[in-house]
Amino acid sequence: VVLPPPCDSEIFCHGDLLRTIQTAKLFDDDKHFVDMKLKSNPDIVLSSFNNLTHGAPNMTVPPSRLREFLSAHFEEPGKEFLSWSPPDWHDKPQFLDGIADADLRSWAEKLHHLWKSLGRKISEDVSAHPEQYSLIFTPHPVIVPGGRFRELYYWDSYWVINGLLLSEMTDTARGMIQNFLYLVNRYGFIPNGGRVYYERRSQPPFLSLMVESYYQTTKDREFVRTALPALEKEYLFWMQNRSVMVEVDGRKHVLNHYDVQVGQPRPESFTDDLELAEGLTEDAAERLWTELKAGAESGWDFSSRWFVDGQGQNSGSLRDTRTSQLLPTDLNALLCRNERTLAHFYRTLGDETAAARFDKALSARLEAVEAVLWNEERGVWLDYSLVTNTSRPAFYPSNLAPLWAVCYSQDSMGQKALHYLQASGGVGFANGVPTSLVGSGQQWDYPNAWPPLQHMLIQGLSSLPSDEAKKLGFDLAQSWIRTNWLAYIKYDAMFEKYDVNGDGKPGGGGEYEVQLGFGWTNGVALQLLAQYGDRLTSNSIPDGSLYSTV
Ligand SMILES: OC[C@H]1O[C@H](O[C@H]2O[C@H](CO)[C@@H](O)[C@H](O)[C@H]2O)[C@H](O)[C@@H](O)[C@@H]1O
Repeated sequence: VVLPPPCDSEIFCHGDLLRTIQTAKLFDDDKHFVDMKLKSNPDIVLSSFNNLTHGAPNMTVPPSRLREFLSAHFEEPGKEFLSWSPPDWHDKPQFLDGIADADLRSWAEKLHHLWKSLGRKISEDVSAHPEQYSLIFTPHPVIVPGGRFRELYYWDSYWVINGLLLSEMTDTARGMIQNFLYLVNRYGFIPNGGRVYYERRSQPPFLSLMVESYYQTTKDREFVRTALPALEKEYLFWMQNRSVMVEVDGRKHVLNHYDVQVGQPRPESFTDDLELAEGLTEDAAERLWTELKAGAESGWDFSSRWFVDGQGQNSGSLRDTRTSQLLPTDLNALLCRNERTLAHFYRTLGDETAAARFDKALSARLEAVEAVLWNEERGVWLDYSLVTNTSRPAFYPSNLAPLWAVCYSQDSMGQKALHYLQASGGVGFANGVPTSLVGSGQQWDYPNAWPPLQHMLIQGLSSLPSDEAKKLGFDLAQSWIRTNWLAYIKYDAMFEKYDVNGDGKPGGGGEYEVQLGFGWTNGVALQLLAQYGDRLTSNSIPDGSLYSTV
């Protein structure tokens, strides 16, 4: 089977030009080239490239000639944006008043200011001449993550939007959601990010939850009414293209996985993917590249969580990435929340028939999650391997995602999951909960701690009725805020991820340098400061009495 390339562009997604420039390693980061703008029509650029390589021995062109070619035909990245400051930004949104600690309050004000530097408006020229850009046009301005991430990202935007809503920037938040609705209508789903090289894979589906956050703040039913057809379309995409049937104890269940049937190396990490596949057959290399893209679709790119070795076990290395062979707890918890939210939206608008359809989907999901992902012996939800037809026992914060999504039918499961977490070895760190307990060198592994995972865990714990769970939720919030704050004091920056060791240290590992900015980090910090602002302090360390490690 010949798989499609990441997109049709013969410059940004596949072909000799892309391969020649990327393998010449003219830039530190492969994303640099694919973010450059063409100065003229792609046909002109391609024909000039053909002239350059024509007659060159083995098509090798000296780096100096390639650089000349690039400066003749391309502009530096970032030229597609207009300077833009969100017009709905204003001083002193109300939530700041609820932050008791003076240092944290003044820091929160600075974080609130950061929306101005992360705001981007796309030039109309991108809409008039899309063939000259890798950037995908969206009609409304966006808040970007920051650093090398110059464009919108799908799941990051959920925490950004929640932060914007606290900052009372409802117009900016609505515009970002409208961009996603526009993308669903154009592609049938939401691409990983706002570049053509991301257009054949998605990211964790948070759009319905974005609309829910917006509705909770504004009570704008009309907005929900206009959004619903796209929300339903996106849900269908996941059910039609990312679902599998699994049989457990003689009963069949439908659950979801990440799966990207797109070949060739990721253009933005071209040489990483090429080098990783060295020595593999053509088929094995194509297979590996689909699985890496599925890893990117999960948002966890990359992690030992997706490694499946020759025996089907959870060991190996990046080359053993088999994302599509696993049924992830967090994706299924998220879809469970999507189903509940969609039922609620339809009911709010008086469409009982459609609401009942989603009630039914939710019941089927709950049954499937409990039959396949819930592990009674360990008292928690675990990813399920389609290779071995068994649960994967390793600790990840995502094991607790059904708690966050309230995707369980018996209260006792919540309490058991709390005890699992306390004994997991994941909450014994002063600076946040690590992504796993395995130091694979990948960025979604130990010792890195990521903002969205902290937030989901804390929300899940705070939703439980027990004081013990609420206290652990608060302690984790206190540790996380302290880590972010200490790193801010030291580096004058917010990072995309942090290290659970040391005092306020950015994370590392993976295929690019840690990035500053940073959209979801700021969104999560603002949410925790709003939720626990009366109790959080800039200098306290949780007592650790609830922590126990294995
Ligand atoms: O260029 C490598 C990869 O970078 C992105 O992934 C990471 O950053 C995203 C933006 O903050 C975030 O959503 C993701 O969870 C991170 O792992 C990108 O999303 C990948 O597709 C890309 O290959």
